Amino acid sequence: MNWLDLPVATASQGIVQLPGSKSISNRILLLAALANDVTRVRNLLISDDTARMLNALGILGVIIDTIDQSDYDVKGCNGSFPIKQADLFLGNAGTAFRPLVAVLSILGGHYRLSGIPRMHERPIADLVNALRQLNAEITYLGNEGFPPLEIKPAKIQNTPVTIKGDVSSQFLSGLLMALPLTGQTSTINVVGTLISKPYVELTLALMARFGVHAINENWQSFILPGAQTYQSPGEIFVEGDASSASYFLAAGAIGGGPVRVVGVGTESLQGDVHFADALEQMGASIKMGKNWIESSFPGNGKTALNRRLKAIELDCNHIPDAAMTLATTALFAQGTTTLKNIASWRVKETDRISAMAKELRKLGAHVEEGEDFIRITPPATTLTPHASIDTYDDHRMAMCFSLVSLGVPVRINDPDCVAKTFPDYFEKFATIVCT
Ligand SMILES: O=C(O)C1=C[C@@H](OP(=O)(O)O)[C@@H](O)[C@H](O)C1
Ligand SMILES: C=C(OP(=O)(O)O)C(=O)O
Repeated sequence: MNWLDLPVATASQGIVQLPGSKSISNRILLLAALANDVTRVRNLLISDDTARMLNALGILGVIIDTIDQSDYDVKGCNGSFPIKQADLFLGNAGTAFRPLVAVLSILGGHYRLSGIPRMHERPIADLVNALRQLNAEITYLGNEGFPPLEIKPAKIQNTPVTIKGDVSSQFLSGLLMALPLTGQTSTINVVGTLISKPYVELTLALMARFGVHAINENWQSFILPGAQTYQSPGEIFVEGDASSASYFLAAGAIGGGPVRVVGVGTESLQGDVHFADALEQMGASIKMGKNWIESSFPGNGKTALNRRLKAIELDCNHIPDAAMTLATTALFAQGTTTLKNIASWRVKETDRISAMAKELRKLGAHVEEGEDFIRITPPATTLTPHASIDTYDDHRMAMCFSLVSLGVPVRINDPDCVAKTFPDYFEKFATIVCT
């Protein structure tokens, strides 16, 4: 196995230019591919998740030209893909898999969609059940309720559709992006709780940038007026990734800072910018501009025992990804931190509640876990040095645990898993820590 030994850092300081947002990149690629004309996409995230979407769109017959390192021209196919039969491999990219299932089911054609073994353990039944109400023909090729899937041509009936939103918001996001392709007015009714709402807001905001407007009726129903087609905005810029920002902002708070991230700020479309509010609650000082966020905690740093951050109890449903960063930040806080309403962690890249609990314990923390919460009390004395942290092929596990090096030396196993969303994460992290 590959690993990375991070030496202990005595302080944090610096400026980081963030890579493009994963959630925005994959939405824009799909919407641009369905639009009426060429869209120049600037600052696209270059990572495994976006490579999976780019590759899939290429197989579906979308012409995508590279202009520069992270700038692409996507030639829109005007509401349908040229290739009607294909096998698509989507790795572990939820933001590629779920929306493509919805779009391909509605457009018609014969497709097979698969991913890495973990993708085949991530549920998709709520989306398939919704699409089947429209008469879509979808078959499970492995376990019932999970990828891989086969989609066959079907005569889509436009009828109000009901969808559950308590396992993943990506199902609703996928349906919202797909239904305008019918050309008719559509109604989506959400049953039960909808989780991760800021990601649905992001979907609606980006659809609007491509000229398609939906009416959000108090998160219970969504109406998509008919006769709307995706229109290229000409050029569109992908803002920096707010979830990726969380590691640097946490480092600023733990190590003293200031650490500034550039690429997201007060004008961001992403819910994960609210991670900064949580850090502020923990006692960090946060400054924000239109396109940057800075965190600091003057006087903090040096050792894990210099714990001046405050423990918090927080409902993290609105920031499911950045909330993981709070779990390792909690190692540097006084008292017990509780992160609540995070059941979705269990069905992401790994069972994140269980993985997080197991690895935090290696550092001497006392951790309690429940179906939908995690409670972390740091050790009374120093964190255990030289722990060997397993990352479960989960980019966020690797990035979260890099923060431990602000207290003690730590080993990160399989560090390359960060390629899912942030291939040069550790190089950037090294520039803001003083060792
Ligand atoms: O729509 C999106 O871009 C995402 C939604 C969230 O998933 P859930 O809705 O499953 O919580 C988030 O965890 C994921 O990284 C990206
Ligand atoms: C849950 C995540 O990814 P996905 O888009 O595959 O759901 C994530 O990036 O934390």
